[in-house]
Amino acid sequence: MIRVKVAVGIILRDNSVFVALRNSKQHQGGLWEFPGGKCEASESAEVALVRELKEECGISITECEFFKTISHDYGDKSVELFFYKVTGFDGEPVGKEGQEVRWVAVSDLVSYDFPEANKPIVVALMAHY
Ligand SMILES: Nc1nc2c([nH]c(=O)n2[C@@H]2O[C@H](COP(=O)(O)OP(=O)(O)OP(=O)(O)O)[C@@H](O)[C@H]2O)c(=O)[nH]1
Ligand SMILES: [Mg+2]
Repeated sequence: MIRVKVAVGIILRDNSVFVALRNSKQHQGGLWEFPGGKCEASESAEVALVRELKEECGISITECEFFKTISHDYGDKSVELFFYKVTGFDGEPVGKEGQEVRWVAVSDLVSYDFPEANKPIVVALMAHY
């Protein structure tokens, strides 16, 4: 099965994180996500992260830190997700592609439905905030 490499940004400010609702037509649609997307051929995860957050949220990253890698097989698709904590950025994040977005207190993340691969990330974040 093909495995896609994905760069994902956990955009943090104070004790809140910026989340977006995946369109119903997308893979894992109707679930909340941390913004990000597929790395292009021979593109590093960090370069893809900067590009995707600009495209999807309109921000320019000024400070980020690698957090965790998660590999997950959804059955129809296998993903390798590179999660980064984004702690500095220029601009105010919005849903540039029309997606519903929200700042959510990290302690409230448990109330949001994320794709299966994100579950260990949500648990790890909640343990630290
Ligand atoms: N962006 C993002 N993708 C995630 C997360 N968790 C997770 O399993 N994924 C999976 O990662 C894969 C790629 O993400 P994506 O659909 O955002 O890719 P993209 O922005 O390049 O989208 P496109 O295909 O519309 O161009 C999808 O299969 C998606 O289900 C997450 O928190 N954020
Ligand atoms: Mg995306």
